[in-house]
Amino acid sequence: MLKSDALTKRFGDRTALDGLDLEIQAGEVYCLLGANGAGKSTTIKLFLGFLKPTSGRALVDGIDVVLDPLGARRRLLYIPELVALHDELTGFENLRYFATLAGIEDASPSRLRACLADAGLQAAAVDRRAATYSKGMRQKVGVALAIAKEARVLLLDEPTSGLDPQASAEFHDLVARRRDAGAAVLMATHDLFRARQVADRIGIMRAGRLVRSLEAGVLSAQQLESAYLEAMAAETAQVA
Ligand SMILES: Nc1ncnc2c1ncn2[C@@H]1O[C@H](COP(=O)(O)OP(=O)(O)OP(=O)(O)O)[C@@H](O)[C@H]1O
Repeated sequence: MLKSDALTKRFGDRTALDGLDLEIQAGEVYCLLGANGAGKSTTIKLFLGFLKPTSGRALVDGIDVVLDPLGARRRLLYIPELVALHDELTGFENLRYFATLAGIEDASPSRLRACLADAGLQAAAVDRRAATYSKGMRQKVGVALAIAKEARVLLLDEPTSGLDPQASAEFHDLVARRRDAGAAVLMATHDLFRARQVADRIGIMRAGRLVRSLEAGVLSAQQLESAYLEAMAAETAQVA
């Protein structure tokens, strides 16, 4: 569902992403871990078509993002660190607005309200202005859009940073439900604990390269932390 072939991005003489080969199937969650500047957001922006690769290809459901950006984007839903809502609109009005922009066919009020409920937004909040929303509530509107769009691919860039543990757990449950509904999910995160819980596979990036790819199911929390720290220590050794 998501595939990259030798995907590379340079900014001047800085290589942000170096020859990434990645494949994520429908019904799979892949978490990308790595220090600040490792290339996680660059990877996501290349799949979104926000950046153009220097070389290599990013494919969404077999569609080359550079050749058919709109076709690729129709299948995607992107949730950034903070979902940007129009503060003067309610949660429902925001969802209706974004659903219209996304060209969603069935954007009837009853369906959109059902999507907000599925995403766990409290009924009392649905018709309240987004200015009053917590970060967790904003992220739920993003998930509601994914549900309404029946997005086959979710690209999540640190979607739970700054969320309290309960809101983070709720968000990861929603991600798991999208996965169980058949979505392919690529999530950049710094949260090793949640990554291990929600991911099927975990990739560790360092300086633009995918240096480890691990099956999450067979790893203890301690093994994942050790693998991560080893990857980071190798970087420190290289730099020193
Ligand atoms: N638009 C840009 N122009 C120049 N350099 C950039 C640009 N975007 C990213 N970079 C560089 O590319 C590298 C990878 O950045 P990226 O944002 O992908 O890292 P990241 O793993 O997402 O980090 P973080 O955890 O801080 O979000 C960094 O060295 C960064 O400075």
